[in-house]
Amino acid sequence: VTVEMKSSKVAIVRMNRPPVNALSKDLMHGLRRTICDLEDNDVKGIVLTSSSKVFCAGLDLAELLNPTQEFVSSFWKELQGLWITLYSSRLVTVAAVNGAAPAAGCMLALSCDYRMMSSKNVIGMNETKFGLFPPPWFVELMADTVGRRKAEMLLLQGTLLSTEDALACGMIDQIVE
Ligand SMILES: CCCCC/C=C/C(=O)SCCNC(=O)CCNC(=O)[C@H](O)C(C)(C)COP(=O)(O)OP(=O)(O)OC[C@H]1O[C@@H](n2cnc3c(N)ncnc32)[C@H](O)[C@@H]1OP(=O)(O)O
Repeated sequence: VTVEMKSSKVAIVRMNRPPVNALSKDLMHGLRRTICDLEDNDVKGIVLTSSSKVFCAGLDLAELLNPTQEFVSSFWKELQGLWITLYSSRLVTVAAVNGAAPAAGCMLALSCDYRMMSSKNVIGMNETKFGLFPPPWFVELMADTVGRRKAEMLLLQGTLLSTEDALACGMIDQIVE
């Protein structure tokens, strides 16, 4: 994770785990630590973005291949900790979605106060496409953002929306080139 101060009050927080910013336990820990550190200083807002062409590919599936029970437990704790930290942060949080944001990548964006996204990208919770269902707090985030019925349809079908469709249903707030 890298931090660039745009002014004394606004920080650009970049996920920097090539190639796709898959959320490993370490990346989640680093993000949470970074947000907490910025909160402890006199910062007012952050822009969460990526240093590569993918915003975030979701959970690191490689780390979840044949894990031990202990690892799954600590991984999940880290994921929930990151969500709670970002969602409940005192900072103004903006997601600058500058690449694909599937699954937990979408969760990160929806946990922010405002979302801007570049065109020709995709965002959404596609877990059902590979036989999983997102945890209840992912579901609530989606329902809070786009409305319950729309969320049900998107989640059941595992839809990844284009930037334009995401704007149309309120999943993002602005298209930025
Ligand atoms: C138990 C219940 C859990 C429920 C909650 C689950 C939440 C999740 O987040 S699960 C993860 C869901 N993520 C996805 O479905 C995204 C999968 N990835 C993609 O669709 C694409 O990679 C992309 C659109 C994000 C980027 O496409 P592109 O730029 O074309 O890059 P590549 O597909 O060639 O990938 C490069 C490289 O990265 C590896 N990779 C991609 N995604 C992941 C991932 N989530 N975890 C780990 N590794 C990932 C991919 O395998 C390639 O690796 P190499 O082949 O070694 O280069």
